[in-house]
Amino acid sequence: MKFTDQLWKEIEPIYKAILELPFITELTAGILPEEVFLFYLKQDTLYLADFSRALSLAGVRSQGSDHMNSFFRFAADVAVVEGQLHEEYYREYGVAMDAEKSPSCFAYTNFLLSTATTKDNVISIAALLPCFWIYREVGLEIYKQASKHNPYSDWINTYAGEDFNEGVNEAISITNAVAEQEPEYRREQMSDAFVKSTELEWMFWKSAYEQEQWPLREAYNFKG
Ligand SMILES: Cc1ncc(CO)c(N)n1
Repeated sequence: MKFTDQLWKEIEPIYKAILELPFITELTAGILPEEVFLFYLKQDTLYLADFSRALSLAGVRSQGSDHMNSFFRFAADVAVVEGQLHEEYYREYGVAMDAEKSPSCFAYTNFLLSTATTKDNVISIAALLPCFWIYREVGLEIYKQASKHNPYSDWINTYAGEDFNEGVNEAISITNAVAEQEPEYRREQMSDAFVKSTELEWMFWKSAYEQEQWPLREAYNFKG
């Protein structure tokens, strides 16, 4: 069994829980409130900037130019392709990107960046994989069931599309290639990082649906 098959087995219950989140079921049905989608989109803009940074760091720290080039390309694609998708929605809805990171977004991006800077690069690679893989699986699942006139179809098509799929396959194959060179204890650390990122994916969607705020802001009028 491939290392990544083992990884997916580990997170299967979390993946199922993601599919049951109201954010996902309502997005699929096209009835997710616009306000919630916009909250998500703004958080995701903030997320993607750091995701792109963490991908670049994985590139810098990779052995060999193949993996280096892949990570740099991922970093650039995230910034450009997904950035454009967000920009189009902001234009369509006539809103500005004016958010600060929610606690869950903060937790996720800090996990990726601290892993990318203080842990072995293979652990960082494993931490980055759910960002690709979960989105593809969720994207395909939503695509299969999505209502015809869905206001979020551009978002759905991006993650269910062939370009995204190719990047995901590449990230999976890199993870298997680097894991093969590692001792068992390191593969366990990779697995822990993979599970942690998947949990954070679940939290990210849940927190977007709830429009999560910093708990003390309103009571004390703090500025973040
Ligand atoms: C939170 C999150 N994870 C993964 C992706 C896919 O790039 C995304 N756009 N947002």
